[in-house]
Amino acid sequence: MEAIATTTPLIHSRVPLHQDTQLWHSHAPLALDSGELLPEYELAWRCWGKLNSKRDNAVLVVHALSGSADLEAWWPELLGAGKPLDPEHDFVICINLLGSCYGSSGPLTLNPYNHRPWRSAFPRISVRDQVRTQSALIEHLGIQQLRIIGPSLGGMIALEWALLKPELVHSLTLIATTAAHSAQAIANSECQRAAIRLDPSFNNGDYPIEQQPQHGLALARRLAFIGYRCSEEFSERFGRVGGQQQSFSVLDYLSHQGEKFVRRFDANSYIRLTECMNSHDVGRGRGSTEAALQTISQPCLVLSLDSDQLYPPAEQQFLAEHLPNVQHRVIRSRYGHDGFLIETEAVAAVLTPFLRSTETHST
Ligand SMILES: CC(=O)SCCNC(=O)CCNC(=O)[C@H](O)C(C)(C)COP(=O)(O)OP(=O)(O)OC[C@H]1O[C@@H](n2cnc3c(N)ncnc32)[C@H](O)[C@@H]1OP(=O)(O)O
Ligand SMILES: N[C@@H](CCO)C(=O)O
Repeated sequence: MEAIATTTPLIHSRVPLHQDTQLWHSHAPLALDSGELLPEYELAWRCWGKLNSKRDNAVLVVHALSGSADLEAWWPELLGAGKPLDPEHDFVICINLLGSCYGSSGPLTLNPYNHRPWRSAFPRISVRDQVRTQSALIEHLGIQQLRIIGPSLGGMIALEWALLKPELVHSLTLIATTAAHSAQAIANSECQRAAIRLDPSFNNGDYPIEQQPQHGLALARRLAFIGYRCSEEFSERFGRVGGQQQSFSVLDYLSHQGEKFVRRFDANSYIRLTECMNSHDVGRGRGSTEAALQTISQPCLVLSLDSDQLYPPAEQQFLAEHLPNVQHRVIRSRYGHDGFLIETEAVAAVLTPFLRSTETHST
């Protein structure tokens, strides 16, 4: 094996990171579920509030597919004084996922073996690998107890936290998520990755950083967006009305979402993180999905959006049937899966009492 450089990677993000973003560098190699070894890695993270002397007032929010550590940008209604995540009370932390493109190690950062961006050579990562990296940072910070909140992919990672590091997990809030990535979700995400691969600019993932396969990535986002929202909303909002650019207004809307996404996300990261979701099955190597869930004794709040087509309420009902210590709430929403980002008042109404009831600290 060649000597490994320990310089800070030069390329972190397609958009500027918030000035308060911190970078933590692990020099310990990470053995990945794929069998590959990540020689070292960095995690970008942000925090709000103060860790108390017992180090037990931490709340970890794990973001979804295209999120970042900048929780105040993507869930502003939930974070702040008097809100469910209250920095005057809690130490709130959010970590950019490994393989993403908002500061943590991923396809845009430098491969320490050759000092060039990893691009397609960045290894495949599993949901369990995400927990291994996050828990290394949490242990580095000396945190003793965590209440974990995860929407979507974040909820998958939260579940694995409880299975891999139960001693650190005090409670879980699992939003619009699932115990195992379904056949339908796997099929949908493969079509999205195929859209990227079919773009001639993709070049097997080794495109110049400034010339990513924008048509393929935009199409992947358009395909994904159909599953993030729902039929009722699309009918009410767009109906069959003609668009300004295309024959139907709904098509203009999807194109707009695709074009916006290309400006902020990276195609190789998209591939690695959607593959990461495919790895998710809490039952893998543990007898069965049901058996794994039954070992999670911490208090769990499971939240569903009734119009979620991606992780339909039946999948959270399954969680509720097999988690031993659980409350299950269903939020009525016309916004589908993305309702977790939009129905913030309804999320807050359920989240606040649950978080307060599972506090371990006195101040
Ligand atoms: C949770 C995590 O971990 S992080 C990742 C979360 N963030 C994202 O997913 C970012 C992508 N954004 C979104 O998905 C959405 O904006 C949400 C979910 C955050 C909010 O949803 P909504 O408030 O319903 O926004 P909506 O879906 O209507 O999108 C509005 C955009 O569509 C555009 N739009 C609306 N109708 C049309 C139309 N007919 N034609 C073209 N564009 C249209 C608007 O102009 C607006 O554009 P802008 O965002 O550039 O200002
Ligand atoms: N809009 C969300 C949906 C995935 O859960 C995202 O882009 O991360």
